[in-house]
Parts: sequence; C-alpha cells; structure tokens
Amino acid sequence: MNILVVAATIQEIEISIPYLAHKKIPYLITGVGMVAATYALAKALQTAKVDLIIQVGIGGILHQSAPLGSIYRIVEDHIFELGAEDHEAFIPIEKLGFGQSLFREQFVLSDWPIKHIPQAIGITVNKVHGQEKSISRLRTLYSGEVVESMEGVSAFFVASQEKINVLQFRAISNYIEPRNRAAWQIGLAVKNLNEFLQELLQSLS
Ligand SMILES: O=C(O)c1cccc(C(=O)CC[C@H]2O[C@@H](n3cnc4c(=O)[nH]cnc43)[C@H](O)[C@@H]2O)c1
Repeated sequence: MNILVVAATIQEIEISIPYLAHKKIPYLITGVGMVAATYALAKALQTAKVDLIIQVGIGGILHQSAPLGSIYRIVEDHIFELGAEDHEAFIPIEKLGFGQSLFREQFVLSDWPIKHIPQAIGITVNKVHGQEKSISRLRTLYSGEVVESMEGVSAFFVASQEKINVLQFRAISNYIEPRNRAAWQIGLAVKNLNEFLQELLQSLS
C-alpha cells in the first residue's frame, strides 16, 4: 500500500522524518490553510501513486474534557461557514445548491490502532476561533467533540475527488477559548502525534 503522510508544517512531523525515510514512506508539507493544503495535495497526486493519505497535525478542541496532547481521529470534517449570511441566520452551501461543505474519512481498518482512538468531528477554519462570542456560537452548532484545524477538510476533499483512502489524526495543542496562546502545548501535542504516527505506520506495514 502506497501511503502519503501529509502535514501543514515541517515542525509537526519533523521527529518522524528519520522513521519515514527508513520505511521509505513519502511525506508532504502543504503549508498552513485550506487553500495551500488543497493545492499542494492535488499537485502531489498528479505524479505520485497513493493508496492512502494520512493527514496529521495539531488542532484545537472545543470541549475541555480532553487533556491537551490527546489524539483524535477525525471522521468527518466541515469547511466551516461555507455559505451565505441571511441577516442573523446562516445558509449552508448545500442549501444554496452550490456544493458540499462536509467530507469524510475514507478507510476500512478492522484492527488496532485506530479503533481505540477517540473520534471527533473536524471543522476547518480560515480564522482560528479566539473570542467568546464566536466560540459560544460554535457550542450551539456542535454538541459532540469538535476539533478545529486550518487544513483538515482539504485532505478529505482531495481524497474524495481522487477516490483515494484518507485518514486524519489531530493531537490537541490547545482548547478553543478566548485567545490564550501561552496555554498552548504544541511541544506535547507534536510529541504525542509523532509517537502515534509511527505506531500507526508500524501497524500498517
Ligand atoms: O498563534 C496563533 O494564534 C496561531 C493560530 C493558528 C495556528 C497557529 C500555529 O502555530 C499552528 C499552525 C497549525 O496548527 C493548527 N491548529 C492548532 N490549533 C488550532 C486551532 O485552535 N484552530 C485552528 N487550527 C489550529 C492549524 O491546522 C495550523 O496548521 C498559531
């Protein structure tokens, strides 16, 4: 199986590069944001034969029940706020009749390791939530575990277009809360993400 590991920044998977090189598993650094990620991934797939995209990265979580550093498997991801404002209301792109904002994981794995990983819904944003008003609104929109990133949906979208398997995992670096950058634990999240990634790749090879 040809696997492509995808991350937004080199810092997120740097620890695993010797492992990836040893296993001859290619990786792609897309840049931050859904536009950059979509372009980079679509371009890479023009020349590489890929059976499974594994997108990994850090992210923020809405509910503070999970400890920072936890790993989540993102089973569906939404292009957040793709649609139109209608005064106080919001009309999603689906209702406007112009497309789709929700894309899903694509892969069947019967065994460990992903069975034991908690699942979450992903939202992909252009603007990281950081003020109480918009976060309160987010809470009214989603009741379950929600993990926010700036690229997640790109891998699901490109994979759906190309009919390729895709998985996404996020290590929680921060809570979605009024901006509190000092509380982010990027180092812990990156460490846990890479341990998990290597374990996952080990189990797939
Ligand atoms: O300092 C900031 O305000 C800031 C805002 C967004 C991202 C960063 C980064 O340093 C990391 C870039 C990377 O991290 C993902 N990420 C991490 N936490 C979140 C979040 O709460 N909401 C959205 N994205 C997040 C993101 O996918 C970026 O690729 C710093």
